Amino acid sequence: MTDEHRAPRETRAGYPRLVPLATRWGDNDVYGHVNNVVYYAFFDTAVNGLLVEAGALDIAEGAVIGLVVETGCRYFAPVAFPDALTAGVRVARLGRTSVRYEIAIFAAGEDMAAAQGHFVHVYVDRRTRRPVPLPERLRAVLAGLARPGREAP
Ligand SMILES: CC(C)(COP(=O)(O)OP(=O)(O)OC[C@H]1O[C@@H](n2cnc3c(N)ncnc32)[C@H](O)[C@@H]1OP(=O)(O)O)[C@@H](O)C(=O)NCCC(=O)NCCSC(=O)c1cc(O)c2ccccc2c1O
Repeated sequence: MTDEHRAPRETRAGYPRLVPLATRWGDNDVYGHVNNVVYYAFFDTAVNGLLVEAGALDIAEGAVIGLVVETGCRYFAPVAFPDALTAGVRVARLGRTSVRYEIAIFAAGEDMAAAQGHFVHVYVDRRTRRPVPLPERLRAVLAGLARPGREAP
């Protein structure tokens, strides 16, 4: 793919929320860096952690749950345990039942993203697993996570 088709590498200023992320010994693979699949766990941890903290998501007993329907990531620079990382989180699209998150991973002291990606959650009824409108409290929290300088998604 040519450069013009690639999203630009992001900086911390592009994200309304910055969430600290610890690395663990087991995040490193045999090449001594955090393995690509671990970044997806970082995304889940950062997004769901801030939703739980904001009282917008009850993972254990809530009537609705978010299911991931799409995800992707680009990797620019390696990170490794024991780095102290930061995740930048923003909401790029807020639909009726779905939300698109964009997340970047920053190494300590670095302003350019080491990796950046996205995922889409579709909210479903916990029992039927069919899409349902985003609950009001969740929608209000997500609306506050627009890219800085942009209108609510
Ligand atoms: C999730 C599904 C039941 C959705 O069913 P369906 O595909 O029929 O939905 P619709 O076509 O009606 O669309 C609804 C809604 O989604 C948008 N959408 C769908 N696909 C995409 C896409 N690829 N990209 C963007 N948007 C998409 C569509 O536009 C509609 O949006 P509106 O906003 O306009 O309403 C069904 O797809 C399904 O069951 N899929 C399998 C899901 C799955 O197994 N995922 C992997 C495991 S889930 C997971 O990893 C996970 C992660 C977490 O972070 C969690 C956190 C907390 C709790 C649980 C978690 C969790 O399980």
